[in-house]
Amino acid sequence: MAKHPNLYSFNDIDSLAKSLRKYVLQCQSAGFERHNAFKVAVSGGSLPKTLTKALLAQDDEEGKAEFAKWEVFFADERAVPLDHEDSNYKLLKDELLDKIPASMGKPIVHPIDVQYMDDVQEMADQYQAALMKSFAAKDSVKIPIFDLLLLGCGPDGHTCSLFPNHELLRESDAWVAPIEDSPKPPKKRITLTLPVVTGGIKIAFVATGEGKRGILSKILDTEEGRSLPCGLVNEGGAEKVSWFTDHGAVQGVNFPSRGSL
Ligand SMILES: O=C1O[C@H](COP(=O)(O)O)[C@@H](O)[C@H](O)[C@H]1O
Repeated sequence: MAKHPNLYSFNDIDSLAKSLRKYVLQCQSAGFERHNAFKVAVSGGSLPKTLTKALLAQDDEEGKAEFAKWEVFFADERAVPLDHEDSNYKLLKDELLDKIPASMGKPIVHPIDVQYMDDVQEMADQYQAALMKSFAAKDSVKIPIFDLLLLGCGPDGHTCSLFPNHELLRESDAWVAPIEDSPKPPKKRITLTLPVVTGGIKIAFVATGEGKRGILSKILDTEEGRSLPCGLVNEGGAEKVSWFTDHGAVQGVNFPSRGSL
């Protein structure tokens, strides 16, 4: 029987955040068992705000985020200074990292090396080298296997900085690739490639609001949507993929959804 992604849909962001918290903490426990660390890749866009709601909520029976054992990489990053309004690092820092109370520990965070701003190929290579170091990759290790990738879904079906019909979707060697013609500004970025994304132990999309409505039904219900970047992640990741959505985003979607984990 074919294995499919899981679609969860909630009344509002608060209930979504509660479930996302439970899910991330389960992934964290699995990561701790696997290598006594939690290696996670995080996107920019609307995700960090919801993630903060999920992770900085009061402790409950699910436990809490143990940030001191987290290693955070960026699923994609824009080639801008780290304090630039377009920086995914700045977004995560402002929304989450700076708000983590000292009692919860501080994660190791891997921003891009901004000295390579004018050479995004070199920036991507350096980021890949950082991944290699962290994942202690030997020659025989084909890809870094993240415990969890937390992804967004753009209104055109893009995820990370993998855009519809772009040649980067066919990249099969590099773990991190540069893009110099991003259809969404800024043009210059780096991104994890599809094999790294689909190779993760768990992959979660967070997509909320009416702005995502049309694209979700395209991705989840149509043949055409399967070739969009998010559709390709669904196909490659199958049952490892979970979509956390609200009712606004999935209205009109036929793909079967569940209301809890
Ligand atoms: O450009 C980007 O967009 C996507 C989607 O953003 P959203 O605001 O529609 O959630 C994001 O996941 C990615 O990290 C970012 O660089």
